[in-house]
Amino acid sequence: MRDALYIGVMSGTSLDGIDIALVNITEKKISFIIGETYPIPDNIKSDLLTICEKKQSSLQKLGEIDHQLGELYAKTINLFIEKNKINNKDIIAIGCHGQTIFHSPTGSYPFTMQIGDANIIAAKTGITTIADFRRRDMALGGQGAPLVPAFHDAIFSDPDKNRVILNIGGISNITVLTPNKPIIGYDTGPGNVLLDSWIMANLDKSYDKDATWAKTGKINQQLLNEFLIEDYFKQPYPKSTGRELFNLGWLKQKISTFNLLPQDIQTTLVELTVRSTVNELLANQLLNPSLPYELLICGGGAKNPLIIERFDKLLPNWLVTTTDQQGISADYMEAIAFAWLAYCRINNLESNIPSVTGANKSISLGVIYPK
Ligand SMILES: Nc1ncnc2c1ncn2[C@@H]1O[C@H](COP(=O)(O)OP(=O)(O)OP(=O)(O)O)[C@@H](O)[C@H]1O
Ligand SMILES: CC(=O)N[C@H]1[C@@H]2OC[C@@H](O2)[C@@H](O)[C@@H]1O[C@H](C)C(=O)O
Repeated sequence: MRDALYIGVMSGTSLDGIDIALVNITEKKISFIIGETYPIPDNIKSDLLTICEKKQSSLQKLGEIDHQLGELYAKTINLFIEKNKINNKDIIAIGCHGQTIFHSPTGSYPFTMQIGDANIIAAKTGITTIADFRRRDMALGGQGAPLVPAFHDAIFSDPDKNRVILNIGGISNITVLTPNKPIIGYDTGPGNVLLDSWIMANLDKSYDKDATWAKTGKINQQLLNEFLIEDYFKQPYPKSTGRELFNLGWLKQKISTFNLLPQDIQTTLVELTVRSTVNELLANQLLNPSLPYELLICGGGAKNPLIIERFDKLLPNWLVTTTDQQGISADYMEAIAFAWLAYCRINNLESNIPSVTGANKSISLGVIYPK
């Protein structure tokens, strides 16, 4: 069968880099070929952080950063193509998520904003680009997120297992695949975003590599309870969230009445990431108790040994593992998923799941920007 090559590009809520994946996708098979991560220059990262967390920007600045990011995506894709000796004529399409700067799925006028002008990407790479994946789902009454559960279903569903795929990025989201039941998927709450913000505020490091700092602290149960009373955790799905809610301001307000060592707060934040998901899994009514339970973890959090250790401990009846063990890269899962979403759009295949996002019908997500 002929190769059908797609490129997926993801830069997520952590702002830790731009993930690019080359994927061969046919009706029968999805084969990940190669993935690379490229840095986001400090000036762009700090502008994005200000916009994402403080929600402040002039219209001029916003227009300019949309353009700057479009250029940055195009430049990194061209670098990726050159480095890996790919002929851009062999790529059918690029699926680029863009950078979420505001996600507000509830209220009278729900909206979600991903920037990084895809016109520029198509023009500068010479490759048809698909972007703006979330807004049509939202126009149909959906959350516009998470979108990756459809891809998880395409590759991980198993007639003999309860399988939950957990992506621990800046925000965590789960996909619950139970044989003969509707697919469920939603954001469970913070993944790494609070861990990254807290270590940055205290030790000026962008993240706690291998949980070295968190391992020196202790879980504080009262603080954990205080975290867990947040309304978001009680809301029923469909639901999605972001830095709009879970940010350093939220954390500072929660810890304001506590007098704890900073490392104890870091350890308690790890526990929040784990417990907020474990609570959902243990309460899930759709899981079939007569089938084995598997938790497949991906995203940057899959590399955090303390997170994995705590899931193992709190879910004794589950097989806890990473998606790498099941043959799909934990690092490039989302980039691969956006390559697949581009494939779906080019072939006009439905790619949202109404039981996940709450949209009133299935459609093919994304807008095509021709080369
Ligand atoms: N070795 C490690 N030890 C601990 N944490 C790690 C390690 N490697 C990565 N991480 C965490 O993973 C984060 C990046 O995760 P990822 O790339 O999945 O995020 P993202 O794509 O921005 O997220 P999202 O899914 O929210 O869009 C880093 O910011 C860091 O907190
Ligand atoms: C609005 C937005 O960008 N949401 C992201 C974010 O990062 C993780 C989680 O929150 C998920 O809802 C989503 O990303 C993945 C790619 C998704 O749509 O499945």
